[in-house]
Amino acid sequence: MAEPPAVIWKHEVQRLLQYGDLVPRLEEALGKFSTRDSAEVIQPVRNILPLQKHHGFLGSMPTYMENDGVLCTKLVCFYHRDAGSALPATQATVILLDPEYGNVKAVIDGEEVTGMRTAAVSAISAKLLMRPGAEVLAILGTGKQALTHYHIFTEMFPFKEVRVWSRTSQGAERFCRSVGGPVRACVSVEEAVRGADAIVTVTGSTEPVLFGRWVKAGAHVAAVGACRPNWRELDDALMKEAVVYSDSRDGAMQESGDVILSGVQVFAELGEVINGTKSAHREKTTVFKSLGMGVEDAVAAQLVFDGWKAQTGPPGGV
Ligand SMILES: NC(=O)C1=CN([C@@H]2O[C@H](COP(=O)(O)OP(=O)(O)OC[C@H]3O[C@@H](n4cnc5c(N)ncnc54)[C@H](O)[C@@H]3O)[C@@H](O)[C@H]2O)C=CC1
Ligand SMILES: O=C(O)C1=NCCCC1
Repeated sequence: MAEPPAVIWKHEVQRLLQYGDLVPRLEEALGKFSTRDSAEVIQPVRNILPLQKHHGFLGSMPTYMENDGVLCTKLVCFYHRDAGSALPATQATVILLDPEYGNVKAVIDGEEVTGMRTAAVSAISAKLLMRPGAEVLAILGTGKQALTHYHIFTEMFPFKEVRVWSRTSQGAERFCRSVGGPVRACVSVEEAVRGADAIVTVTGSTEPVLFGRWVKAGAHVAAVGACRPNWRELDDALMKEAVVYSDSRDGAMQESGDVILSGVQVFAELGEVINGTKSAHREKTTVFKSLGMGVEDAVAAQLVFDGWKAQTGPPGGV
């Protein structure tokens, strides 16, 4: 009979998951995903169930990595929230299973996993696509993803200036106080992004907030919000000017309003750049359209579970 599942909640995940371990695992996993080798990664585009009454969606994100023996699924609810709503915009739970027996090995809080793996993949996009010598980072949005993106981008790159914009000045100022590092609150998107070398969009917006006319030629944009086919964060001018990358081409074609409604093609998946089968156009304006993939949750969950096992010892051990 299988052991009961480990239940690993937020504080434990925060302690067990480190960007130093996560980033190389994600780079490897993105590369494996883009080979489309079914022994490496099987991961369909997430299945979406609308929660119409609540303006939300339930996404299920199963992934199997046969060669690595990792079977995982994430359940994520995400919502279009009105300004001032106290309800969370995203809630997630990650379930790790034994691929041979089919039992659940661990139930893991998905909030921290989602926050960290998404920011880590955006940072990988910047590592691959941002111009060398980038000095100015702008972050649009001041929620959970803004915080994880602030931490990893300032940890991985030596920006001289970080700017942040929120719909309300209180939101931007609260964010600046909470990070405790050098960051300037801006009153408009234009003020935040003019001259920026890297721009992260992490808003709950369904309309464009970032316009191409404000974006410096050669900037890198990591676009994380707007993960529904009729939601936007970026305008057509920016999408058409940029070389567009994504985590999953199929995901982008099905879920990204910025890709679908602008009519642009995804030039490459990040994994294809990692595998060397597509070029990194660092000299051009680049957009990384992030949708979020199950394989990213799977490698993060496996790292958390390995750390948890190492601290608790073998099942039934003395
Ligand atoms: N690509 C991926 O893998 C993932 C994407 N997401 C998406 O990223 C976005 C941010 O997620 P969280 O930080 O968890 O949400 P959050 O609710 O913590 O923060 C959202 C931020 O966007 C702002 N915002 C909301 N509506 C806006 C509007 N109409 N115009 C401008 N700003 C607006 C809010 O004031 C807040 O600062 C969401 O769209 C979410 O669905 C979330 C997780 C993973
Ligand atoms: O990958 C995820 O997790 C999410 N992606 C888009 C919307 C919210 C969660």
